[in-house]
Amino acid sequence: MLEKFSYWKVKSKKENNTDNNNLENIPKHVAVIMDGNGRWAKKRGLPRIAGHREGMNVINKIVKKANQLGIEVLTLYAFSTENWKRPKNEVDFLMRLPERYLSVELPKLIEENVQIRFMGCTNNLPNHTIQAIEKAVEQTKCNTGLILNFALNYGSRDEIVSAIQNIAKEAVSGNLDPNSINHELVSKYLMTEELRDPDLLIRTSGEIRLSNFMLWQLAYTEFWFTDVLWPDFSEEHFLEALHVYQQRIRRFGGI
Ligand SMILES: Cc1cc(N2CCCCCC2)n2ncc(-c3ccc(F)cc3)c2n1
Repeated sequence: MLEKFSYWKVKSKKENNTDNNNLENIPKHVAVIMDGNGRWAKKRGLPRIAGHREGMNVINKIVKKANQLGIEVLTLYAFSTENWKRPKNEVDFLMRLPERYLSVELPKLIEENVQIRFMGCTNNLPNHTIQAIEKAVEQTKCNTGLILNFALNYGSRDEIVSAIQNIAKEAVSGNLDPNSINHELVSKYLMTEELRDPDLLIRTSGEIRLSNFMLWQLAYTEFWFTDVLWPDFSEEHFLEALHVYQQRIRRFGGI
């Protein structure tokens, strides 16, 4: 079990043979905790928001590669319910990133048949943030390529509590037999109701914890942790994570 939580340094190119040809056992749903942006900036004597800006630029490379490889869902943890505790200037900056990203990338994402989704709580989000996201969701809802799922103002425990409350309301109103409550039903009441659970979770910056992210959905997910800070995360790092996943599935898949 320890092996599954061991760090993975990026191997040299020659050892990493996940590429556009080796599509066997590619994970269908990859979730990413994009961590290390503040530290990246601090190492360079820059303000934290410089790390977030640089981190946003990394997304395009990973989205393009994921779409090329035929990954079905890419979930990106962009802002947690705990992030409201950060300084106001940083939160205000972060709340402008969705519209900043979409104003540049949405036409290209539409062109690449990417479908944008959002999971999280719209309470507390500024209207300009909500409107930008809702417009992108609406304009890409018929796309059939990669599902790019942004987790924004998302917290897994809140998500689970909300699911339990809604299930209880249905049971109290007589619309739901408590004996019918099972894993499948609970999943349907979560924000990821139509999405398959992540096959691979990537977390950058060397932190080895889930930070209240998709706690129910990650029950059977392979975890890949790397010391690399998100702004330094590259296609090569992404391919390394996919390669490790392929090797694990090959080793453990048949047992
Ligand atoms: C709050 C926040 C922070 C944010 N960061 C940049 C990436 C590094 C991690 C944190 C900072 N990014 N990057 C993209 C979005 C986004 C969100 C929704 C959407 F529909 C389109 C883009 C974003 N949102």
